[in-house]
Amino acid sequence: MTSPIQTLAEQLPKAELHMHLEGSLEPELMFALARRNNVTLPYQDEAELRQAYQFANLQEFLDLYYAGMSVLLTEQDFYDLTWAYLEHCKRDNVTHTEVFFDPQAHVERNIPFEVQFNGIYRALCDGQNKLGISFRLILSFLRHLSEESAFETLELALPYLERIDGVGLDSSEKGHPPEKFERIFRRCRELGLRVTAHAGEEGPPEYVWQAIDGLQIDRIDHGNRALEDADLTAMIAERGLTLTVCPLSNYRLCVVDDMKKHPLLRMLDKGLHVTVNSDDPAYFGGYVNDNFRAIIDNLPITAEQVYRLARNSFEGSWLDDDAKRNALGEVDAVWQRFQSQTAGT
Ligand SMILES: Nc1ncnc2[nH]cnc12
Ligand SMILES: [Zn+2]
Repeated sequence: MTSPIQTLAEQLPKAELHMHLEGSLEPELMFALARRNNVTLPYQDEAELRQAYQFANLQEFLDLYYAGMSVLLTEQDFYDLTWAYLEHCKRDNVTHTEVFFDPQAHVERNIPFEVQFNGIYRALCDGQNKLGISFRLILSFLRHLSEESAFETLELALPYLERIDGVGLDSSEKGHPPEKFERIFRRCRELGLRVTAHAGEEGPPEYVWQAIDGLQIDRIDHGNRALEDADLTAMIAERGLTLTVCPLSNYRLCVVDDMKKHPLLRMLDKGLHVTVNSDDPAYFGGYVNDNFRAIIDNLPITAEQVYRLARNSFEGSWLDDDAKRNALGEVDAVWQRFQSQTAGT
């Protein structure tokens, strides 16, 4: 049974601000690409692969995530991956998406930057034209690799920077503090790129401070552990920095041990600009609407808070002002319709 509040969540237009394209590689597509490219996977079939998706922490997930990418070889593979994700956006009423890709993970496998970029970008343009989904593209640096590798990657990306909106920082957080990437982030900001970083997913509040003060990020990916530091939490709220929170990811990576203990409502209560995102939907049990369902089923969230989360997603996006205003108008219209429908009940 779908509750009225879940229906509201489904009907609201939403932006997704934290989604790794490689993390949207569903087992069915992984096997199809493996067959197309003559890649042997160490699993019998999709069911056996899904069985392996049990993670005690971020690193256990990342090991499978990087292994899964071995099937992505051609421009068409990157196109198909991106297009499949956009079809999920359409179903979920995600009308704007800001997606990460991990070029270093493919360049390491001898897949040229150009091949990755062209496939992804062509699909995103088709998504805009055929499905009406606007987008931003974020190049994410892998923090377990060196600063030098990040600079080499930026060099490869230079011819494409007109079509890349921002940079991010992902992969193994513990032991790889944001300060390691201050110079590359400064260079990216000088080039006019937006900047975001994963911080406080597994790493301590200190890493969130570093990401804000050192990397001067425009928003924070995850940020859960910021709550352990009251001064930090207050500063994030005061600055109005957006947090891209990923409930199902947090549960599946044991950042929270019970969805009923997820801090999303506490974050909202502290005035944080929280958004709901899927992170790696193929690995964590679902897309944006599945994440809304998880919080609606497990937390005492109100309809107004669901509306607030949808608003936050556009407010925290990198859309230009006009597009943002239009999107927010559409969110408000759905909310007003919901209120008038429920007023008499
Ligand atoms: N949740 C996550 N944290 C860090 N790096 C990632 N890369 C893909 N998903 C990630
Ligand atoms: Zn992520």
